[in-house]
Amino acid sequence: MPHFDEKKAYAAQEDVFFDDGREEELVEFVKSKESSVRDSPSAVLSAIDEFGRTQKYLMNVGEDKGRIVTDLIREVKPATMLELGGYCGYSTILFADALRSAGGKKYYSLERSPKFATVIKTLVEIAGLSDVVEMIVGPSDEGIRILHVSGKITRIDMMFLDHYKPAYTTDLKLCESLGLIQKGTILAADNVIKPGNPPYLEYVRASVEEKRKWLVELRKKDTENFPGKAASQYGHIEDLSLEVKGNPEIVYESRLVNSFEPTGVPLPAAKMPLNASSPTFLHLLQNLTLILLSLLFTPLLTLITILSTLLSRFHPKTQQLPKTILVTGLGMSKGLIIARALHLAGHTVHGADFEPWYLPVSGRFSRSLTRFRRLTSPHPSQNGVGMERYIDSLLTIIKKENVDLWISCSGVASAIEDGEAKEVVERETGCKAVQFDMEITGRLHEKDRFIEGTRDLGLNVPETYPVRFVEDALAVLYPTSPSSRKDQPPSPPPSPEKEEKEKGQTEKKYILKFTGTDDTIRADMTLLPLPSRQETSSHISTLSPSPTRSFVLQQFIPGPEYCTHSLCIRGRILLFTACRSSELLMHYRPLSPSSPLFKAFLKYTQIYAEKMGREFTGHFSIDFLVDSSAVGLDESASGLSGKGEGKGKNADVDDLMSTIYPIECNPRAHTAAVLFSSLHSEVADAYLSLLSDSSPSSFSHSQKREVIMPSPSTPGYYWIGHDLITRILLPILYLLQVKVGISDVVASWLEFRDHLLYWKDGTYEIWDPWPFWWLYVVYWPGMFWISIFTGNWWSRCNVSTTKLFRCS
Ligand SMILES: C[S@@+](CC[C@H](N)C(=O)[O-])C[C@H]1O[C@@H](n2cnc3c(N)ncnc32)[C@H](O)[C@@H]1O
Repeated sequence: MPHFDEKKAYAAQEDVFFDDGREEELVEFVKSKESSVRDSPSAVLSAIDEFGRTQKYLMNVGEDKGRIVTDLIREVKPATMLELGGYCGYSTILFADALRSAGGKKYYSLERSPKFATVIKTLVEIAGLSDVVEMIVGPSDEGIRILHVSGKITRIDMMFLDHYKPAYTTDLKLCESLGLIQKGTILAADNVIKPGNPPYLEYVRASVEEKRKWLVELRKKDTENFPGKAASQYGHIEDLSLEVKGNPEIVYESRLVNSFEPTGVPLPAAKMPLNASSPTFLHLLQNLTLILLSLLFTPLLTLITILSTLLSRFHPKTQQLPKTILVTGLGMSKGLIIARALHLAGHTVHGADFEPWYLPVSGRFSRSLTRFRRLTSPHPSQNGVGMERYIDSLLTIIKKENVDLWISCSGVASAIEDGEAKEVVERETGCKAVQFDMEITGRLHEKDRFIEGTRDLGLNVPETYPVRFVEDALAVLYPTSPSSRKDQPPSPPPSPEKEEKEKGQTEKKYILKFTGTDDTIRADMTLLPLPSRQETSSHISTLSPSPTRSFVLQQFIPGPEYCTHSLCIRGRILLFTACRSSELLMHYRPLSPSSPLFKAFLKYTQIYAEKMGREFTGHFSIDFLVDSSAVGLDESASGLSGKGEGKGKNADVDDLMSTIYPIECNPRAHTAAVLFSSLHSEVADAYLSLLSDSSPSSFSHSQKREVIMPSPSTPGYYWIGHDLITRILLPILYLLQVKVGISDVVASWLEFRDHLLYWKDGTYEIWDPWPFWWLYVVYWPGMFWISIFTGNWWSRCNVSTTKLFRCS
C-alpha cells in the first residue's frame, strides 16, 4: 500500500456533504483564481483540491485514485472515454486532460444533476478543455442511449463509473446490450468496496454459465440489499430497469487496486480489462474467395444471362391484359425492382431517369425494360424552363408509348416536381400516376407541415417547431413566462401543474433538423439545449437558420429508429414493410409482420392513409422513433432479435401507438422496396389496381384488400459493393491508422461473411445480372474517377467515407 501525504487530506466528510451550496462556493473560489489557473487543467485541479482541504469536503475521486485511472489512460490511449457521474468536474478535468495528452479526441461526462453539470461546464471551460469534453445531462442510462443512437459512440474504449452505485450493473448491462462493450474495453469503477457494490462485483466476476443462468431466473432489483445508504444517496431510490439483459458471453478480468480517498482513508479501486473470443483465418479466406467470385466473373454472368433468357419463357405471366407502364427512377434499386416485378408479371415496361450523357445508370441495362430514356432534369431551371422541359420529356414518352400507368420513383431532389408532373400527366393524357399531387407531396415532404398535419389527424407526434431564426428555437428551449417581460403587468403565479409542465418542457431535449437535403447538416445530432443559453444560441447560429434555410426543432425521442415503405392507392395501403433504419440506408431486414411493432407501424400508416381519403395515391414511407423507455420495450417487440422472450413480444399494439413517433415522411418509394423482390405478381397487382379498382364503392372497410408484406423468411438485403468498402476495406484502413483494433476489423469481416451467405444483393438477379455488373464494373469506378477529377470525392468523404457509394 503506498503512503498518503496527510498535508493534502480533504476536510472530513459531514452528514450532509453535497448540494448544500458548496458547489457554487467552489465555482466562486476557482473563479477568484481564474487569472492564474485559466487554461491549465492541473492548476484548476489544484484549486479544487485547495477548496476541498481548506473549505469543505468534496466527493471527488481525488489525486490518488485519479492517478490509477490516468496511468491507465496513458497505457490504453482511448480515443473516446465515458464518465458516469461528473459532480463538479474533478474527474472530468483530470481524465479529459490525460486523454487529450494521450492523443484521444472526446471525453463524454454523463451527469444527472443539471446544477452540477453547469459547475462542470464552468470549470472545464476555465481549464481550457471545452473542445474535448461533452456534457450529457440526465440519468446515465438515458445518456448512454443518446450517445449510442446519435452514433457518437459505437464502442467504449474506456469508462469511469462513479455515479449511482446500484446503476453500475444496469448501465454496464445496457452498454453490453447496445454492443458498446467490446474486446479491449476498460472499465474503471470507483467505490466498489466502500460503500460497496456487491451486485457489480458479482456481475463482472461471474462466469458465462452463471450469467446465462441468471438470465432465466427472476432477478432482484439491483437497488435491493444494497449496503449503507448508497441506494438512496441522491435523494430517492431509482427505479432501475430489470429488462436490460446485458451480454452474458462477455468475460471480464477484474483487478482491485489499493489507493486512498482524498480524505486519506485507504481504499481499493477496481479496474477490469476485457476478454473475448477471436474468429479464424478461414473466414477471411472464405470472404476473399467469395468477393472474387462475385465481382470478377463477367463471362459467368454472360452465360447466366443467356441461360436465364431461355428460362424466362417459363415465368408466369399476368392474367390481366398486359399494360404499358413507365417507371422513372431506374437509376435506383427501388425503381429497378418495381420494373422487374411488372416485367415478370407480363407487362411492357419503359424505364427513364436522369443521367449524365457520359455515365449511363445501371438500371437502363435491365432486361425488364422494353426501352430506357434519359429525362431532362427539372433543376437547371430558369423561370421554370427546367420544370417545363422535364414535364415535356415525360409527356413525350407517355404519349408516344401509350403508357397506361406511370410509377414515379423519385429521388429526394425531385419529389415535389413529380407532384406537379402528375397533375399535368393526368390532366393531359389518359395515363394514371402512382404519385401524390403537388399539395400532398409538399405537405408530406416538409418536416414541420408533415408533423402538424399528422397531429391534426389525431395521431401521436413528437413536439416539432419551425425554426427560421435563432430566436424561434430559443423561445422554445427557454420559455419565459409573460410576467417576466418588463413591459407587462405581473400575472398571478403559475399553477403547480403548469409549473411542473414548464419545468418538464425545459428539461426535454430537442434536435435541430434541416428541412432541406444537405447531408452534412442532417448528420448534426446535437441535443439542445446545451448547458448554457449562450452556448445553445451560438450553436444554433453556426447553422444559420433563415426563412430560406429553415429548420425544425424536434423533441428527441430516446430509442431506435425504424423506416417503413408502403404503396397507397386511393387511401388504402396495399404494400407495406418496416425495418430498423440502417447506417447509410444500405442494409434492410424486414420486421416480422406478426411483431407488435410492425402491427403498430402498419396501423398508424393505415389510419393516416384512410384519413387522407381517395386522393391519397403514391409511395408513402414514414420514419418512426420508438420511445422504448416508455413501455420497457426490448428487441422482441420488433421480432428482430430472434429470441422472442422479451417483454416487448406481448406489447399491446394500441399501447404502442402512443410510443411510436413519426419523425419524417418520404412521399416517395423507399429503398426498403427491395424486400418485395420475390413478390412480383403481388407487387404488379397492387400497382395495377389503380387502373381497375376505381369505383367509389370499392373504398370501404369490408372490401379492404389484403396488405401484401414480405414474409418473415425474406432474407436481409445489402449491396455487396458498399459492404466491400465499409466492411472490408475501410476497417483495414482504420486499422492502419490505429483508429480501430484487429477485433473490430474481424467483426466487420464476419458481418460481411454473414451477408454473403445469408442475405441478398439489392441489385443482382440471376435472370437480370447486367445492372449489377454495370453498377460495380463501370458505374462506380466511373463515379470514382469523375469525383477525383472534379474534386467532389474529398468534400463528400468529409461527410462520410462511404457516402459516395450510396446507391439507394
Ligand atoms: C461521486 S460523484 C462523482 C464524482 C466525480 N466523478 C469526480 O470524481 O469528480 C457522483 C455523481 O453522480 C451523479 N449521479 C447520480 N446518479 C446518477 C445517474 N443515474 N446518472 C448520472 N449521474 C448520476 C451525482 O449527481 C453526482 O454528481
